Amino acid sequence: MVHIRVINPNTARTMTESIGHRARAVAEPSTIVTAVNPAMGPESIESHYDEALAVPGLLAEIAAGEAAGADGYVIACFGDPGLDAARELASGPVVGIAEAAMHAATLVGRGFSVVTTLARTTGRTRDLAARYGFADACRGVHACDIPVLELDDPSSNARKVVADLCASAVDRDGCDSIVLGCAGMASFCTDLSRRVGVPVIDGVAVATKLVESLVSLGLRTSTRGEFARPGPKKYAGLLRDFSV
Ligand SMILES: NC(=O)NC1=NC(=O)NC1=O
Repeated sequence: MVHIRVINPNTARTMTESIGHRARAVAEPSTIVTAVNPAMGPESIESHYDEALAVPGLLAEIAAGEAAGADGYVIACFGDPGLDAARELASGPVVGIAEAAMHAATLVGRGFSVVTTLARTTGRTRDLAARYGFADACRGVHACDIPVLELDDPSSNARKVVADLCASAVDRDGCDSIVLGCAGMASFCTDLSRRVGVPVIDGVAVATKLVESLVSLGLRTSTRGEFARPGPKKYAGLLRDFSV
């Protein structure tokens, strides 16, 4: 039996529940999915500042997962915040939803485009595509300019706005697939795939299945080199409890 801890790094409980629902929908019946979010940090992650302030809470959830015996982790935010630091704490695999979605996109087509939330996050998306080796495969990054916490607000008309943006991205970029650039769009995926006519990829689902597969293959984070556990050290002030 595989136990996956799916971490929403922001503190919006409603998003955590939606993310958990999406992960359970694709996981094997025998897999235990625990969806959590930190008690501290930003209510949504839409800037570098938000992302930086989300990492301590994320790492606290990784530490809690280690204590609870989690076999692997999903970081369910499209900026993949704290991914490398999380890998230093986790014994099992840690997969970010951007990393997972981009890899999946390159397995079903040559080029993909990303449809994300605020325009100010598009640079981070391009940085991640480059980091993961997909600078050429990423044909475009388009922002719907709907704030993360308004995606599930019917008055934002987010589903139609995102669907129209996906369709125009296919036309303009000539991409073979679309990657959804926010965990808050996960519930849109199935409907969008039907409407847009190309694979629409949600990183929550892909990351969940990737972690499940890695664990079932007995693959854990390598602790020999870069992702070895951090050495003993004092952390002052608000972070005093983060000594490992
Ligand atoms: N591009 C994004 O806005 N990503 C996200 N912000 C969040 O709070 N969760 C996400 O997935």
